[in-house]
Formats: sequence, C-alpha cells, structure tokens
Amino acid sequence: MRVEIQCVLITFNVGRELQNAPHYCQSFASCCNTVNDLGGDIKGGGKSSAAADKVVEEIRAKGGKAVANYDSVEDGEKLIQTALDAFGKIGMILRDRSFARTSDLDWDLIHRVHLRGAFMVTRAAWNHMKNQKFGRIIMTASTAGIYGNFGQANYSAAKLGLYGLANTLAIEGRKYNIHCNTIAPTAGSRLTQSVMPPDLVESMKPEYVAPLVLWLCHEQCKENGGLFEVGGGWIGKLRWERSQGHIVRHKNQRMTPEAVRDHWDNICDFTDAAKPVSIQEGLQMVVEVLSKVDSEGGVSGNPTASAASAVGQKLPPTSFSFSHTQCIIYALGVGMSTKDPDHLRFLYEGHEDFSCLPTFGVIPSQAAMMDGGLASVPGLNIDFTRVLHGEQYLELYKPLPTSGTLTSQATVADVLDKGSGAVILLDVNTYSGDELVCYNQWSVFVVGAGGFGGKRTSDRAKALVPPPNRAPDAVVTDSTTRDQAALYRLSGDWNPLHIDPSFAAMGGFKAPILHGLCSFGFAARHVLKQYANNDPSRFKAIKVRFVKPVLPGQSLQTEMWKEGNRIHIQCKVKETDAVVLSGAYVDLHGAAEGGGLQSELVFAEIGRRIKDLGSELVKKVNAVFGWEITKNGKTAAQWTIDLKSGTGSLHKGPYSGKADVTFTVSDEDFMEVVQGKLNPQKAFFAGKLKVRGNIMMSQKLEVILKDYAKL
Ligand SMILES: CCCCCCC[C@@H](O)CC(=O)SCCNC(=O)CCNC(=O)[C@H](O)C(C)(C)COP(=O)(O)OP(=O)(O)OC[C@H]1O[C@@H](n2cnc3c(N)ncnc32)[C@H](O)[C@@H]1OP(=O)(O)O
Repeated sequence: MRVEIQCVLITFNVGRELQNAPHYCQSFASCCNTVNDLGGDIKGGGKSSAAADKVVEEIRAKGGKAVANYDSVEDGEKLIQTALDAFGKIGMILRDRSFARTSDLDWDLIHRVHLRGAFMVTRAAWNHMKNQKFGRIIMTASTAGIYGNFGQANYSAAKLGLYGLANTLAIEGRKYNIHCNTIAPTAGSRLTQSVMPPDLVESMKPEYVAPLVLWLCHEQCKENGGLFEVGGGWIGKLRWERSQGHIVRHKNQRMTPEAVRDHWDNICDFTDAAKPVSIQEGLQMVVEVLSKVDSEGGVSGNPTASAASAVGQKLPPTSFSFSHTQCIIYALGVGMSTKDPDHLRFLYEGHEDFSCLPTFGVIPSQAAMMDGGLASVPGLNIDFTRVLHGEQYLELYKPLPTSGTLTSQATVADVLDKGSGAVILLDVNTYSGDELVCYNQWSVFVVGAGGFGGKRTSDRAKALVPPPNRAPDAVVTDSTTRDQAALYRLSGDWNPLHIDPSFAAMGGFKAPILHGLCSFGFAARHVLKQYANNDPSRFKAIKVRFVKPVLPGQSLQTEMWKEGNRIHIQCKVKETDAVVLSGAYVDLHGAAEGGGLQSELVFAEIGRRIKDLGSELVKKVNAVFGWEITKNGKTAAQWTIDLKSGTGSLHKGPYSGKADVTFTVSDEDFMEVVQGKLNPQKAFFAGKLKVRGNIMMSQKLEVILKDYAKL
C-alpha cells in the first residue's frame, strides 16, 4: 500500500531509523518536514548538525520540504517554532529513540531527553493541534521498556514512561482528533550498530519501521492509544491482559500476605483472562469485588447462609517438613527437661530410643490452619483477634517419625453457633505419602461471633467425656515457665496473643496467654509417663477442651483416672485451682499387645502361688478353685477359675468380667509384685510380667495388683 500524507512532519532525535527514510518512502517527500537532532554521540556527548542535515538533504532531494533544527528537545518551543516559521502549521510529531546510550547513573539525562523531551515538545505542539482539530503523535518507546533489558533501567523506565504518557494523551486528545500511538521498533540505529552484527542491523532497516509510522499518522487511521512492536517487516500490536484473579480477603478481616501466597496460582491463572482497555474497566472489577465481599456473611456478619456454605470446604493442602530439631523444640515447648532422665529420649537425637512426642501430631496440621488457610474460606469471616482454641482431638494411626515431610488436608467439618461465640470445626488428615498418619479435629472458638442463628451441636464433633465420679487415680503437677509460650511458639503457632501484651489486651487478656496446645502437650505427656512408661507407641488418641486460659509461669496439675485403656484427664492451674482442661481423655493402646510368652501359667498356677503366700491373702471361694486378695481384712479382688478349661472370672466392682489369660512370670518377680515391692507396671514393662490373651484382663490385673499394694 502506498500512503500519501499531506502533513507537517516533525522528527526529533532522528537517528538512523529515519535517516534513510526518504529513500524508500515517498511520503516523507510529500510532507513538510522539520528534522530535529541534537547530533550527540552515543554517550550523549558532542554536538553535530550532521544527522539532521543529512535527512533534510535527502528529503529535499526527493522533492520534499524540510528544515533542520538542532535544539535540544527540552526546548520544545524552539522546535515547534522552527516548524511554524517554515510551514505555518503543525501536523505530526514523530518520536524516535536515537538516544545515545549512557551509564545507569545518568538517569536524569535519559529522562530529560526521552520523557521530559517528549513532554516539552508535545506540550508545545498540543494547542496548535487542538486548534487545527488534527494531530498525530507517535511516541517511540522500546522493547527495553516493555520487557526490560539488563543494564538499561533508566532507559527502560523512560521509554515505558512514554507509553504511559501516550495512553493519557490518547484519551485527552480524542475529542480534538488528536491520536497518540506508541511504537517499539527493533531497528538498526546509531545506538545498536555497535552491538548488533552488521547483517542483523541491515535486516532491521528503518525502512521496515517508517511505513507503520506513516500509516499511524494518516488521517484515515483511527488507531488511538495503541502500542506496536515493529521490525524486520513485521508489525504486532500489544495489549494488556488481566487474569480473572482471586479475592484474598473476607469481610471484617485483615488481608494477609499468607492469603496472597496461598492463592498465587489463582491470581496468576490467565484462563478466561479479561482485556481491559480503560481505567474504568479496572475500577469496575474492584467495585465488583467490594460488593462480593460486602455481601458475604460469615461468622462475624449475619451469616447463616454463608457460614453453612463454608461447611465441607477444603482448605489448601499444606506440606510440612521437619527434622529432629522440630521434634526437640516441640518437646521443650511442652515442658520436657533434661532434669528428668525419662525425657532424654525426646530431647536427644543421639538417644537409642529417640522419639517424637505423639502430640507433635498437631503440628503438621496446624500449618494448614495458621498460614492463612482458615482465612481463605469464604463464609468464615473470622476476626482473628477474637480467636481462641476451643477443643482439640488428635488420633495417631502410627507412631510419628522424627523427620520427614507430611502433607495435611483440612476440611471445614461444621460451624456452630454457641451464643457467646461461633465454633468452627476443622477436620485435618495428615499423610506421609499416601499413608494416613494422623487425624486432628480443631475446634476454633471465635468469641463474640455467635448469635447468627446457626445450629448449636454437631454430630461431627468429637465428644468430650467426663471423668469417673471418684478421686483421681494419679495426679502430676508440673510448672510452666515464664517463657513457656515464647518457647512453644517456635513450633509454628506464631499467634501474637501468646507473646504480645498489646495484642493480648485487644482480646481482653491482661497478659499474653499460653497456647492451648501447650497445656495439651503437658497433660498428654503426664499420661504417657504415668501409664505408658513414656512409650510413644502406646499413644492412640487425645481429646481436650480448653475451658480457661493458662498464663505462662503457672503450674499445671493433671488429674488422671484410668479406665482400661482410657485415661480420663482434667487439668487445673495449681495456683488458682481453676479447671483449665476438661472433658478430656487419652486413649492408649493395650499394654499387652505384642507382649508374647515364653512359658505359660494358667490362673490355677497364679492361685497356687498366691495361696502359698498365706491364708490371709488367698481363700478358696467355692467349689471351683478361686482366690481373693485381701489385706488387713479388706478384699481387693476375688477371682475364680475353672481348672478344667483354664478360664476364670473376676468378681468385684470394676474388675468383674470373663478372664482368659495366661501369664509368664518368675516366682521371685511374682512374689515381689504381690508384696508391693516391685511396681506391677514396671514389672510389666520390664518384661518380667508378661500377659497374653484378653487385653482388658491384663489391664485389670495391673489395677488389682496396684490396689492390693495400696491396702
Ligand atoms: C488459624 C486458627 C486456628 C488455630 C486456633 C488456635 C490458635 C491459638 O493460638 C489460640 C490459643 O491457643 S488460645 C489459648 C487456649 N484456649 C483458651 O484459653 C480458651 C479457654 N476457654 C475459654 O476462655 C472459654 O471456654 C470460651 C471463651 C472459649 C467460652 O466461654 P464462654 O463464652 O463463657 O462460653 P460458655 O458460656 O461457657 O458456653 C457457651 C457455649 O459454648 C460452649 N463452649 C464453652 N467453651 C468452649 C470451648 N472451649 N470450646 C468449644 N465450645 C465451648 C459451651 O459448651 C456452650 O455451648 P453448649 O451450651 O452448646 O454446651
């Protein structure tokens, strides 16, 4: 296509891109040209009229009209005046990028020439264009500005600044028929000829750029505000594309960097991307977002519908990698100390039985809650300054490793309206590869967020179990330290509620409070020591309700009731006698599992041995062989045994039940156990007293022997 342009053309900083233009483009010849070039060398120094004069000569030789101008483009008025003096009108401004390369430090020079220069010249021309109701402005940007280019920060910024300028000029000029477009040419120039191979410079001839400029300047061309890459005979248009994005905050909530991180993939997903062309379109999206957030309910709004919609939602899965360091920090966090030699196996990675405390099982799943996971669930508009830990259930399916990577998947199991607060139940499964390692149920109490008309109870909630109505079987008292929370938080619960006095005050506490899971860890290890010889493989599950806050430095008193494999627990703060953990229990795996036998002795044999101890201890109960254990005239247990079948029954209170057990024990050890000299639990765990068969029965024996020792 041949483009005929009847116009006044001003070129500034002409450079090589247009030096040869008159040779191939007749259109220059048909214009009235004002050719500007400062004539600098590529470092911005020097001054020569050669470049501008050469172009003027060539245009004139083609029969065109041209005048040269050698002023700096900052003197835009002088340049425009040159055009007006010569031709009496202003048409098009061509911005070329024949800019001498300079150092990064010379920011001001680059900006003055490219950005400020464009501003000055355009401003000088603007009113003339407005008056004549026609204008075509071409900003010459650079791919260095569009894409960036190593070492060209100042140049890139100035060049893309031209595009920003052009965008606004396109809007402001539209009604005066002033169009402003931007080109980013790839062309051989004074700038690039020193760095490009000659044949490439040749193929990037200015002749392959100028026709685009001429078309954009044509009065028939409607293009306005466009950005074009051009070079080597190819032209492409660029535009903005915006991903659908993702809303990362909820009503009445802080927007957190964690939420941004967790939704990064959504934010950057260009599926169904929009192509906004105006700031209004951009704003429209923000308005839509605001109305979506505002219409959200949630536990702190008026949320029946949206809170219900949160149920069943999955939080982003999280991965948690740990080594022995995290296991040890956790053990210290829940009060383990080298003062107690039994604790060494949890504190020293070189210990032959080095183990991870079972309650460490809450830590991998905690990552799923804490790191913005909970904040990301629509409908749960949680005010995190009002969050308290309400309850926790943990069940292990295998002993925890001391290092590895575990992944956790959390689901909102239910949202309850407790009047004074809302309770969010979260089920979290934690896996090692495909294998389920543990399950947690978190119960998050959001103070003051109740009263939204939701349901009060849930069959999804792990039930609390009250302790038996008797004095506890065992009590362990342990002190937390003033820095207990500061230490515990290193395991990943960075909630400022536990360390920052001003944050604690916002929640209505006079001082930072201890993490619920810290007290939980204390109580669990008390049970593990008391009833499982600190053997983590005995731990099965734990359930706890946090009834009142504990302050770091207070002493925790764990009361325990043993009912078979279930150890009921309740914790008090010793200084205040306030119950802080209630309805709680730890389930243990049966002690006898895997015990094995070397030789077998049936009840009859036990009875015989007990009988040998003396008549006060053993009596024949009935025709069937039997015995009872008494001391000081009181009966601890009555057992009967069917000699023929080798099975027996226990009669008395909680011990009653069918017995079907065999024992292995040396005479001496058995005597010591019965006489209370050897702790039955220790004997049991030391392998001196082995039980096989009905596990409940073995537990009962332990209790019977313990009771006997008490008598
Ligand atoms: C990313 C986030 C996930 C991570 C979460 C954990 C982050 C941690 O950093 C935070 C912590 O560790 S906080 C420290 C540990 N927790 C505490 O100290 C809370 C102590 N408990 C309390 O203060 C009150 O029980 C209190 C304030 C909870 C409730 O007291 P009241 O408002 O007086 O309630 P009450 O009148 O006694 O009972 C009303 C209904 O609520 C039920 N309820 C009470 N305590 C509950 C609790 N702890 N958990 C769940 N439900 C509880 C009651 O049963 C009652 O309901 P219903 O009538 O149906 O039985």
